[in-house]
Amino acid sequence: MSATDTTPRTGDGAAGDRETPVVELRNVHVVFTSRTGSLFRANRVHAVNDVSVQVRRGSTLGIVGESGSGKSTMAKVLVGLQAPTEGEIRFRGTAVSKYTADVRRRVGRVVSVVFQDPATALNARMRIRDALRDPLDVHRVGDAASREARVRELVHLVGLPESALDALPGQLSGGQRQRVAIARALALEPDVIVADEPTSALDVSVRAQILNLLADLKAELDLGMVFISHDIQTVRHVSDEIVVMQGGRIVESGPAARVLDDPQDDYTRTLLAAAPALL
Ligand SMILES: Nc1ncnc2c1ncn2[C@@H]1O[C@H](COP(=O)(O)OP(=O)(O)OP(=O)(O)O)[C@@H](O)[C@H]1O
Repeated sequence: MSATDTTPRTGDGAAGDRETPVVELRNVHVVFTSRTGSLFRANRVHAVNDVSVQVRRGSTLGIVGESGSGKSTMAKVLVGLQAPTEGEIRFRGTAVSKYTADVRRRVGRVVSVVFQDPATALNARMRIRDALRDPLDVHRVGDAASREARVRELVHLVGLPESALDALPGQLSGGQRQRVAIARALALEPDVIVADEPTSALDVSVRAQILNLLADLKAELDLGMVFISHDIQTVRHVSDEIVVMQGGRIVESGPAARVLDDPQDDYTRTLLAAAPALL
């Protein structure tokens, strides 16, 4: 397969290769054009502007920036839900140029996403057992018995009792629901999890538990992780590398300790000065 094939290699020998990034963005731009206000004037938003990042197994990339800085758009690019307007995206070293349903499905097995609000991410009428089995059914993983076994394994992995399998999302707490959303994201054994503000909708008291769970899962499963937050102190807690975004651009990047202890950019200093004390 050449480097320009449109189909990412998923589930083959490339999975064990730690040198090749699982996902890589090269000079990616995303421009949204909408016709709001005037019939004749298009509103153009450069949501992601010349961004390059790499995500590897066993490492957490923190993305920090204020509202509107392009973090969520970048998350969508990283999980194959948003095609770049310009630039290149590579999954396991292979450039993707066409976002066909098949490519999205295959990328979805390698890179999965946890959104901010588990209440909206989970179907309110679907019991937890079915919510966890759904991705296994969709991707036809194993037989009925092995899917049931995997569902039980997933609840244990995120620290929930098996009794949670019979519950509806509304019968669980916010923290428990986010654990279910994380379990669902892990169902297909991805290489990378993209967590977009995974603790912002939760009570302060359970935020640290979810951060610790993500850190434990990363270590236990050798996951690559992208952790997105507007709160630089939350990102500090979990990241190996950090990128700071402003207006769609990366204004600073590097090892977390360096970026946080010796920030080179004024905007990073502003974010640090504005951030509340650590958790
Ligand atoms: N589908 C879209 N159509 C038009 N503009 C969009 C679209 N999605 C995002 N934008 C715009 O792109 C810019 C970046 O938005 P994005 O949601 O990526 O930022 P963010 O840093 O994640 O902010 P927040 O934390 O508020 O979600 C914003 O100006 C936003 O209004």
